[in-house]
Amino acid sequence: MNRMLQLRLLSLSNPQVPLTSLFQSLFGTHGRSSTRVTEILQDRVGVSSSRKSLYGFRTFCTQEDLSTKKCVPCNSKDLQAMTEEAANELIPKVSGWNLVNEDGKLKLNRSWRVKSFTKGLEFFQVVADVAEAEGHHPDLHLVGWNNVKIEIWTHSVGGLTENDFILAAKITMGLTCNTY
Ligand SMILES: C[C@H](O)[C@H](O)[C@H]1CNC2=NC(N)=NC(=O)C2=N1
Repeated sequence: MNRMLQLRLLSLSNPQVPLTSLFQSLFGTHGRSSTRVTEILQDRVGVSSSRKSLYGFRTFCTQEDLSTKKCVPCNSKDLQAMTEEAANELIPKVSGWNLVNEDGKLKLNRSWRVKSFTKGLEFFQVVADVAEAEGHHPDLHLVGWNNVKIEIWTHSVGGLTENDFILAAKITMGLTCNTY
């Protein structure tokens, strides 16, 4: 069994044991500091910094989990913008993406430098395919021929919804196996 899965199961069954201790028992520290171990956990396992206990269990939601979810229609009547606190809870689960507040409007953004203008357009095509499949779309910027920036927010509510984090996770997964 995958050791990361073992770690999750061990943590669920031993919520009182610090996760870093479980991680070290499974993976060893290999000289890593406990700070580094915590960083790995937050990056790989999506462990929230504050212990969100549901019956004492840590809630796990990794980037992969978000990328398996489906965006809901943005014109859903009960869709509303999330608070900055909620957005700060989710941002660790979309590694590489930034949470920004532009004049009170929360957005996600991420920038890349691509090898050429045409690589930038190929990059956008991958992103467009993901967005079309989700019915949820980012704002795309290609500036100075090789600087790419993607901004994601839910226009219908003027802020962030879970759709935006799902799209960010799917875009990241969609781009992972390509180089631009
Ligand atoms: C009907 C539906 O609301 C619109 O077609 C979709 C399209 N894609 C969208 N994308 C984003 N980011 N925000 C929206 O509000 C939105 N609305």
